[in-house]
Amino acid sequence: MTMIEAHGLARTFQAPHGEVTAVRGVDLTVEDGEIVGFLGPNGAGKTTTLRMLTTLLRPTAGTARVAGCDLLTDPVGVRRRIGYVAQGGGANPAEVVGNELLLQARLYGLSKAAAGPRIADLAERLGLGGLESRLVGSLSGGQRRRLDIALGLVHRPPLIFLDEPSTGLDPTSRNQLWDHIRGLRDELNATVFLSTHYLDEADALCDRILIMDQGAILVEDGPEELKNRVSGDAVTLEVSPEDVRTAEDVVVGLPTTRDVAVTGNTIRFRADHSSRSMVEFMRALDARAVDPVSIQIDRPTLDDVFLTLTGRQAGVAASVDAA
Ligand SMILES: Nc1ncnc2c1ncn2[C@@H]1O[C@H](COP(=O)(O)OP(=O)(O)OP(=O)(O)O)[C@@H](O)[C@H]1O
Repeated sequence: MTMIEAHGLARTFQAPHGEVTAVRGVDLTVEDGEIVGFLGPNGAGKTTTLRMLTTLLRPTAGTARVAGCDLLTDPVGVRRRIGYVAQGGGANPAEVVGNELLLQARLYGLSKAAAGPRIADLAERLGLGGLESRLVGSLSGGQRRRLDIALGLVHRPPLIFLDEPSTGLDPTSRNQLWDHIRGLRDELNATVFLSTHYLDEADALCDRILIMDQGAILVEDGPEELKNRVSGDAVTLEVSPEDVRTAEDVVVGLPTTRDVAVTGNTIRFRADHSSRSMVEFMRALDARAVDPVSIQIDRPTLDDVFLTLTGRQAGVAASVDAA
Protein backbone atom coordinates (compact mmCIF):
# COMPACT_ATOMS: atom_id res chain seq x y z
CA MET A 1 0.00 0.00 0.00
CA THR A 2 1.12 3.57 -0.65
CA MET A 3 1.30 5.30 2.73
CA ILE A 4 1.72 8.88 1.53
CA GLU A 5 0.79 10.24 -1.86
CA ALA A 6 0.92 14.01 -2.19
CA HIS A 7 0.37 16.14 -5.27
CA GLY A 8 1.20 19.82 -5.55
CA LEU A 9 1.19 20.46 -1.77
CA ALA A 10 1.86 24.14 -1.18
CA ARG A 11 1.72 26.56 1.70
CA THR A 12 2.15 30.31 1.88
CA PHE A 13 2.15 32.46 5.02
CA GLN A 14 1.24 36.11 5.45
CA ALA A 15 4.21 37.86 7.05
CA PRO A 16 4.62 41.58 7.91
CA HIS A 17 6.93 42.10 4.89
CA GLY A 18 4.66 40.22 2.45
CA GLU A 19 3.70 36.68 1.54
CA VAL A 20 6.20 33.90 2.32
CA THR A 21 6.06 30.77 0.16
CA ALA A 22 7.25 28.03 2.52
CA VAL A 23 6.34 25.03 0.33
CA ARG A 24 5.82 25.30 -3.44
CA GLY A 25 3.94 22.37 -4.96
CA VAL A 26 5.50 19.25 -3.50
CA ASP A 27 4.79 15.80 -5.00
CA LEU A 28 5.85 12.81 -2.94
CA THR A 29 5.14 9.12 -2.49
CA VAL A 30 6.07 6.91 0.46
CA GLU A 31 5.44 3.17 0.30
CA ASP A 32 4.42 0.87 3.15
CA GLY A 33 7.41 -0.22 5.26
CA GLU A 34 9.84 2.43 4.03
CA ILE A 35 12.00 4.64 6.22
CA VAL A 36 12.16 7.91 4.31
CA GLY A 37 14.31 10.89 5.32
CA PHE A 38 13.64 14.51 4.60
CA LEU A 39 16.81 16.63 4.36
CA GLY A 40 17.23 20.32 3.70
CA PRO A 41 18.78 23.50 5.05
CA ASN A 42 17.04 25.54 7.76
CA GLY A 43 13.91 27.12 6.36
CA ALA A 44 13.67 24.69 3.41
CA GLY A 45 10.04 23.85 4.25
CA LYS A 46 10.42 20.42 5.90
CA THR A 47 8.44 21.14 9.08
CA THR A 48 5.74 22.94 7.10
CA THR A 49 5.39 19.87 4.85
CA LEU A 50 5.28 17.53 7.89
CA ARG A 51 2.67 19.74 9.56
CA MET A 52 0.52 19.67 6.43
CA LEU A 53 0.81 15.88 6.08
CA THR A 54 -0.13 15.44 9.74
CA THR A 55 -3.23 17.71 9.42
CA LEU A 56 -1.81 20.39 11.75
CA LEU A 57 -1.66 22.95 8.94
CA ARG A 58 -4.03 23.30 6.01
CA PRO A 59 -2.32 23.39 2.60
CA THR A 60 -2.87 26.49 0.47
CA ALA A 61 -2.99 24.18 -2.56
CA GLY A 62 -2.61 20.50 -3.41
CA THR A 63 -4.00 17.17 -2.30
CA ALA A 64 -2.70 14.15 -0.40
CA ARG A 65 -3.73 10.71 0.80
CA VAL A 66 -2.06 9.80 4.07
CA ALA A 67 -2.36 6.27 5.56
CA GLY A 68 -5.28 5.60 3.23
CA CYS A 69 -7.33 8.73 4.12
CA ASP A 70 -7.82 11.98 2.26
CA LEU A 71 -5.96 14.80 3.99
CA LEU A 72 -8.57 17.47 3.24
CA THR A 73 -11.86 15.58 3.52
CA ASP A 74 -10.94 13.08 6.27
CA PRO A 75 -8.36 14.70 8.58
CA VAL A 76 -9.74 12.78 11.59
CA GLY A 77 -9.11 9.49 9.76
CA VAL A 78 -5.54 10.61 9.02
CA ARG A 79 -4.96 11.57 12.68
CA ARG A 80 -6.19 8.18 13.92
CA ARG A 81 -3.76 6.33 11.68
CA ILE A 82 -0.58 8.35 12.18
CA GLY A 83 1.81 9.19 14.99
CA TYR A 84 3.60 12.56 15.01
CA VAL A 85 6.59 13.38 17.17
CA ALA A 86 7.27 17.12 16.91
CA GLN A 87 10.68 18.75 17.25
CA GLY A 88 10.36 19.64 20.92
CA GLY A 89 8.16 16.66 21.82
CA GLY A 90 4.89 17.13 23.66
CA ALA A 91 5.37 15.39 27.02
CA ASN A 92 4.49 17.37 30.14
CA PRO A 93 7.65 17.74 32.30
CA ALA A 94 5.57 17.88 35.51
CA GLU A 95 3.82 14.55 34.81
CA VAL A 96 4.93 11.03 35.71
CA VAL A 97 6.05 8.92 32.70
CA GLY A 98 3.49 6.14 33.24
CA ASN A 99 0.60 8.63 33.62
CA GLU A 100 1.66 10.52 30.51
CA LEU A 101 1.55 7.30 28.47
CA LEU A 102 -1.79 6.27 30.01
CA LEU A 103 -3.30 9.69 29.28
CA GLN A 104 -2.20 9.48 25.65
CA ALA A 105 -3.62 5.95 25.30
CA ARG A 106 -6.96 7.06 26.80
CA LEU A 107 -7.01 10.10 24.44
CA TYR A 108 -6.86 7.64 21.56
CA GLY A 109 -9.83 5.75 23.01
CA LEU A 110 -8.04 2.72 24.49
CA SER A 111 -9.71 1.22 27.58
CA LYS A 112 -7.63 1.10 30.79
CA ALA A 113 -7.45 -2.68 30.43
CA ALA A 114 -6.10 -2.45 26.88
CA ALA A 115 -3.78 0.46 27.67
CA GLY A 116 -1.79 -1.34 30.42
CA PRO A 117 -0.26 -4.13 28.30
CA ARG A 118 0.18 -1.78 25.32
CA ILE A 119 2.19 0.67 27.43
CA ALA A 120 4.25 -2.09 29.05
CA ASP A 121 5.11 -3.45 25.58
CA LEU A 122 6.10 -0.04 24.23
CA ALA A 123 8.14 0.79 27.34
CA GLU A 124 10.01 -2.48 26.90
CA ARG A 125 10.64 -1.96 23.17
CA LEU A 126 11.81 1.63 23.57
CA GLY A 127 14.01 1.03 26.59
CA LEU A 128 11.75 2.90 29.02
CA GLY A 129 11.25 -0.05 31.36
CA GLY A 130 11.69 0.97 35.01
CA LEU A 131 11.14 4.68 34.27
CA GLU A 132 7.34 4.62 34.59
CA SER A 133 7.31 6.31 38.00
CA ARG A 134 9.86 9.01 37.11
CA LEU A 135 8.89 12.61 36.39
CA VAL A 136 9.14 13.44 32.68
CA GLY A 137 11.24 16.50 33.56
CA SER A 138 13.86 14.33 35.25
CA LEU A 139 14.57 12.14 32.20
CA SER A 140 17.79 12.40 30.17
CA GLY A 141 17.59 13.76 26.60
CA GLY A 142 17.69 10.26 25.10
CA GLN A 143 15.05 8.90 27.49
CA ARG A 144 12.83 11.92 26.82
CA ARG A 145 13.10 11.42 23.05
CA ARG A 146 12.19 7.74 23.42
CA LEU A 147 9.20 8.74 25.57
CA ASP A 148 8.10 11.23 22.87
CA ILE A 149 8.25 8.40 20.34
CA ALA A 150 6.35 6.03 22.65
CA LEU A 151 3.64 8.70 22.99
CA GLY A 152 3.41 8.90 19.21
CA LEU A 153 3.08 5.11 18.96
CA VAL A 154 0.67 4.27 21.73
CA HIS A 155 -2.25 3.79 19.32
CA ARG A 156 -0.12 1.58 17.03
CA PRO A 157 -0.20 3.83 13.96
CA PRO A 158 0.99 2.25 10.72
CA LEU A 159 2.71 5.56 9.80
CA ILE A 160 4.90 7.67 12.08
CA PHE A 161 6.32 11.14 11.43
CA LEU A 162 9.42 12.17 13.37
CA ASP A 163 10.62 15.78 13.15
CA GLU A 164 14.38 15.87 13.81
CA PRO A 165 14.27 12.92 16.22
CA SER A 166 17.90 12.92 17.37
CA THR A 167 18.58 16.65 17.73
CA GLY A 168 20.51 17.27 20.94
CA LEU A 169 21.34 13.62 21.65
CA ASP A 170 24.83 12.31 22.37
CA PRO A 171 26.30 9.73 19.93
CA THR A 172 25.36 6.72 22.10
CA SER A 173 21.76 7.86 22.53
CA ARG A 174 21.54 8.57 18.79
CA ASN A 175 22.72 5.06 17.93
CA GLN A 176 20.18 3.58 20.33
CA LEU A 177 17.45 5.74 18.84
CA TRP A 178 18.39 4.57 15.34
CA ASP A 179 18.03 0.96 16.49
CA HIS A 180 14.61 1.79 17.93
CA ILE A 181 13.51 3.46 14.71
CA ARG A 182 14.66 0.44 12.68
CA GLY A 183 12.72 -1.70 15.17
CA LEU A 184 9.53 0.28 14.47
CA ARG A 185 9.73 -0.88 10.89
CA ASP A 186 11.11 -4.39 11.43
CA GLU A 187 9.01 -5.41 14.45
CA LEU A 188 5.92 -3.21 14.29
CA ASN A 189 5.74 -2.94 10.47
CA ALA A 190 5.51 0.84 10.76
CA THR A 191 6.37 3.22 7.93
CA VAL A 192 8.63 6.04 9.13
CA PHE A 193 8.94 9.52 7.63
CA LEU A 194 11.53 11.63 9.40
CA SER A 195 13.23 14.97 8.93
CA THR A 196 16.84 15.44 9.97
CA HIS A 197 19.82 17.77 9.64
CA TYR A 198 22.25 14.91 10.17
CA LEU A 199 23.38 13.45 6.89
CA ASP A 200 25.00 10.46 8.62
CA GLU A 201 21.64 9.75 10.24
CA ALA A 202 19.86 9.78 6.88
CA ASP A 203 22.62 7.59 5.42
CA ALA A 204 22.45 5.04 8.25
CA LEU A 205 18.67 4.85 8.61
CA CYS A 206 16.85 5.71 5.44
CA ASP A 207 15.88 3.58 2.47
CA ARG A 208 15.19 6.75 0.54
CA ILE A 209 16.10 10.40 0.98
CA LEU A 210 14.27 13.50 -0.23
CA ILE A 211 16.35 16.66 -0.38
CA MET A 212 14.34 19.86 -0.08
CA ASP A 213 15.45 23.44 -0.65
CA GLN A 214 13.48 26.68 -0.84
CA GLY A 215 10.14 24.92 -0.63
CA ALA A 216 10.71 22.33 -3.38
CA ILE A 217 12.04 18.77 -3.50
CA LEU A 218 15.29 18.87 -5.48
CA VAL A 219 15.98 15.16 -5.66
CA GLU A 220 14.91 11.82 -4.19
CA ASP A 221 16.75 8.51 -4.25
CA GLY A 222 18.45 5.90 -2.05
CA PRO A 223 21.54 7.11 -0.14
CA GLU A 224 23.95 5.07 -2.28
CA GLU A 225 22.28 6.11 -5.53
CA LEU A 226 22.47 9.76 -4.52
CA LYS A 227 26.18 9.46 -3.83
CA ASN A 228 26.79 7.72 -7.15
CA ARG A 229 24.65 10.19 -9.02
CA VAL A 230 26.33 13.35 -7.83
CA SER A 231 30.04 13.08 -7.51
CA GLY A 232 31.74 9.72 -8.14
CA ASP A 233 34.71 8.54 -6.08
CA ALA A 234 37.61 10.87 -5.23
CA VAL A 235 40.83 9.09 -6.22
CA THR A 236 44.31 10.14 -5.05
CA LEU A 237 47.14 8.46 -6.95
CA GLU A 238 50.77 8.88 -5.95
CA VAL A 239 53.49 7.83 -8.42
CA SER A 240 57.28 8.16 -8.77
CA PRO A 241 58.44 11.54 -10.20
CA GLU A 242 59.41 9.96 -13.55
CA ASP A 243 55.90 8.44 -13.95
CA VAL A 244 53.83 11.59 -13.34
CA ARG A 245 53.36 12.60 -17.00
CA THR A 246 52.52 9.07 -18.15
CA ALA A 247 50.11 8.49 -15.24
CA GLU A 248 48.36 11.81 -15.94
CA ASP A 249 48.05 10.76 -19.59
CA VAL A 250 46.45 7.47 -18.56
CA VAL A 251 43.97 9.13 -16.18
CA VAL A 252 42.94 11.82 -18.66
CA GLY A 253 42.48 9.18 -21.40
CA LEU A 254 39.93 7.08 -19.48
CA PRO A 255 36.21 7.67 -20.18
CA THR A 256 35.28 7.18 -16.51
CA THR A 257 37.48 9.94 -15.02
CA ARG A 258 37.14 13.72 -14.71
CA ASP A 259 38.37 16.78 -12.75
CA VAL A 260 42.03 15.70 -13.00
CA ALA A 261 44.51 17.80 -10.98
CA VAL A 262 48.26 17.19 -10.56
CA THR A 263 50.27 18.42 -7.57
CA GLY A 264 53.90 17.22 -7.41
CA ASN A 265 53.80 13.41 -7.62
CA THR A 266 50.10 13.24 -6.75
CA ILE A 267 47.25 13.02 -9.25
CA ARG A 268 43.73 13.64 -7.93
CA PHE A 269 40.60 12.96 -9.94
CA ARG A 270 36.97 11.88 -9.80
CA ALA A 271 36.02 8.45 -11.15
CA ASP A 272 32.67 6.73 -11.71
CA HIS A 273 31.91 4.45 -8.79
CA SER A 274 32.22 0.90 -10.05
CA SER A 275 34.72 -1.86 -9.41
CA ARG A 276 34.93 -2.27 -13.20
CA SER A 277 36.19 1.30 -13.73
CA MET A 278 38.91 0.77 -11.10
CA VAL A 279 40.00 -2.50 -12.77
CA GLU A 280 40.24 -0.71 -16.13
CA PHE A 281 42.22 2.08 -14.51
CA MET A 282 44.73 -0.34 -12.95
CA ARG A 283 45.11 -2.22 -16.26
CA ALA A 284 45.72 1.03 -18.13
CA LEU A 285 48.46 2.01 -15.64
CA ASP A 286 49.99 -1.45 -15.98
CA ALA A 287 49.96 -1.29 -19.80
CA ARG A 288 52.06 1.92 -19.61
CA ALA A 289 54.37 0.34 -16.96
CA VAL A 290 53.33 2.80 -14.21
CA ASP A 291 53.78 1.27 -10.77
CA PRO A 292 51.74 3.38 -8.26
CA VAL A 293 53.34 4.29 -4.93
CA SER A 294 49.86 4.51 -3.37
CA ILE A 295 46.20 4.80 -4.33
CA GLN A 296 43.43 6.11 -2.08
CA ILE A 297 39.77 5.91 -3.07
CA ASP A 298 37.21 7.94 -1.07
CA ARG A 299 33.50 7.34 -1.56
CA PRO A 300 31.50 10.56 -1.67
CA THR A 301 29.47 11.36 1.43
CA LEU A 302 25.96 12.73 1.61
CA ASP A 303 27.62 16.04 2.58
CA ASP A 304 29.13 16.13 -0.94
CA VAL A 305 25.70 15.41 -2.42
CA PHE A 306 24.01 18.08 -0.33
CA LEU A 307 26.66 20.68 -1.11
CA THR A 308 26.49 19.96 -4.85
CA LEU A 309 22.70 20.17 -4.93
CA THR A 310 22.01 23.09 -2.64
CA GLY A 311 25.32 24.98 -2.85
CA ARG A 312 25.39 24.98 0.97
CA GLN A 313 26.65 22.83 3.81
CA ALA A 314 23.89 21.00 5.69
CA GLY A 315 22.52 23.13 8.53
CA VAL A 316 23.19 26.48 6.81
CA ALA A 317 20.03 28.54 6.37
CA ALA A 318 18.29 28.97 3.03
CA SER A 319 16.73 32.28 2.15
CA VAL A 320 13.06 31.91 1.27
CA ASP A 321 11.90 34.47 -1.28
CA ALA A 322 9.00 36.65 -0.42
CA ALA A 323 6.58 35.98 -3.28
N1 LIG B 1 3.73 30.59 10.65
C1 LIG B 1 4.61 31.10 9.79
N2 LIG B 1 4.55 32.40 9.39
C2 LIG B 1 5.43 32.91 8.50
N3 LIG B 1 6.44 32.20 7.95
C3 LIG B 1 6.56 30.91 8.32
C4 LIG B 1 5.67 30.30 9.25
N4 LIG B 1 6.06 28.98 9.41
C5 LIG B 1 7.13 28.82 8.62
N5 LIG B 1 7.44 29.97 7.97
C6 LIG B 1 8.55 30.19 7.02
O1 LIG B 1 8.50 29.16 6.04
C7 LIG B 1 9.80 28.73 5.70
C8 LIG B 1 9.92 27.22 5.89
O2 LIG B 1 9.90 26.92 7.29
P1 LIG B 1 9.99 25.44 7.87
O3 LIG B 1 9.89 25.54 9.37
O4 LIG B 1 9.01 24.58 7.18
O5 LIG B 1 11.46 25.02 7.42
P2 LIG B 1 12.33 23.77 7.88
O6 LIG B 1 12.90 23.18 6.64
O7 LIG B 1 11.53 22.87 8.75
O8 LIG B 1 13.46 24.47 8.73
P3 LIG B 1 14.30 23.92 10.01
O9 LIG B 1 15.25 22.92 9.46
O10 LIG B 1 14.98 25.16 10.49
O11 LIG B 1 13.33 23.34 11.00
C9 LIG B 1 10.76 29.54 6.56
O12 LIG B 1 11.21 30.64 5.84
C10 LIG B 1 9.88 30.00 7.72
O13 LIG B 1 10.35 31.20 8.26
